[in-house]
Amino acid sequence: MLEVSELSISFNTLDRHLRPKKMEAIHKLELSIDAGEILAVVGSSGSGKSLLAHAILGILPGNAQVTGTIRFKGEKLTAERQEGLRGKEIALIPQSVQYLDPLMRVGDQVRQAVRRGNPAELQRKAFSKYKLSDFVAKLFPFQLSGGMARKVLVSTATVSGAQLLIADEPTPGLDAPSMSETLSRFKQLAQEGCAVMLITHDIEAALTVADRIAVLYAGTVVEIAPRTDFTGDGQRLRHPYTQALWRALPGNGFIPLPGAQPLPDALPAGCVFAPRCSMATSECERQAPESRMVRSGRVRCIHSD
Ligand SMILES: Nc1ncnc2c1ncn2[C@@H]1O[C@H](COP(=O)(O)OP(=O)(O)OP(=O)(O)O)[C@@H](O)[C@H]1O
Ligand code: NI
Repeated sequence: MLEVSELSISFNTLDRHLRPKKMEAIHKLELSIDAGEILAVVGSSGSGKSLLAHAILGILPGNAQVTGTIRFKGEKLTAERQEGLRGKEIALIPQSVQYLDPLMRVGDQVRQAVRRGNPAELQRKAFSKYKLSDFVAKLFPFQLSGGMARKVLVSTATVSGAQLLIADEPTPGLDAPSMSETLSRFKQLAQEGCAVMLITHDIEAALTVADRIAVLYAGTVVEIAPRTDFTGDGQRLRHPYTQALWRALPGNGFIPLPGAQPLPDALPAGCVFAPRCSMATSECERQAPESRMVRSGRVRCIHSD
C-alpha cells in the first residue's frame, strides 16, 4: 500500500555566524506497509517521525527539501495526488490537537470526514466507544480536555474509511482504557484491509498491536523487525540501538543507554549510532552503513548477522 524509498528531507538554515547551512533531518529512509498491516515507527524525540508523516501527507513546511520517492498503491505520490488523497484515502491523526478546526463543533468535524456510510451514525458509534456523550459532539474544540480532543482526532481519522492511516503519537493524554480502545480500533481497521502506520515513542504500546517495528534514530531507519523478534534479552534484534531500547524497558532489565541522539546539524560522518555504540569500529566511524536484509528484517549495521 505504501512504499517509501531513499527519502531524505533537509532544511536550509543559518549557522551561529548566520552563514547558510543545510541540515538533513531524514536520511535515505525506506519502509513499506502492506494492506492489513500495522507498522510501528518508534524513535525518540527529534528522530524525524513527524517529518516522515508530513512527507507522506504532503504537508511539509515550504523550506523543506525532499528527495526520494513515496508510492501509494504502486503509484508515485506527487504533490497534486497527495492533495487529492489527503483526508480521503490517506488519513492523518496529527500529533497536536491544534489541528482541530476551532470554529466547528467537534461532532460536525467527525461527521464531515465520513465518505462511506451514515455520518451521524458513525460519529455516534466512534464517540460511544470512547464513552463520550452526545453532548460532547456539540462542543467546540476549546471546550474539550486534552484527552477528549485526542479522542475526537482519532475518531475523525478512523471514520474516514481511509486505506492508509498515519497515526502520529495518537495516545498521549489518554487513560489506559481509552488507549487500549484506540489500539484495538487500529487492529480492527487493519483487519478490514487498512494499512496503519503507528508513530510512537512507546515501544511497549507498539508491540501490543504492530506486525513490524521500524526504529528511527537521528533521521535514519536503523532497523525494521517483526514484532516476534522482540523477545528474551533481544538477541534476535539486528541493531545495537534496538537492543538497547528493548533492554531499557522496565521488564527487561531497565538498563539505560548513556549519551544522547545527535542533532540533525551535527550528525557524525559514519554510522549515526557509532558514538554511543559498544561495537563501533573505525569502519563504522568512517562510513554510514547501507540498509540490508538480515533474517526477514532490515538493518543498517555492518556487525549484524
Ligand atoms: N520546519 C523545520 N525547520 C527546521 N528543522 C525542522 C523543522 N521541522 C522539524 N525540524 C527538525 O527535524 C528533526 C525531526 O523533527 P520531528 O518533528 O520529525 O521529530 P519527531 O521524531 O516527530 O519528535 P517528537 O517525538 O518530539 O514528536 C528535529 O531535529 C527538528 O528540529
Ligand atoms: Ni513528532
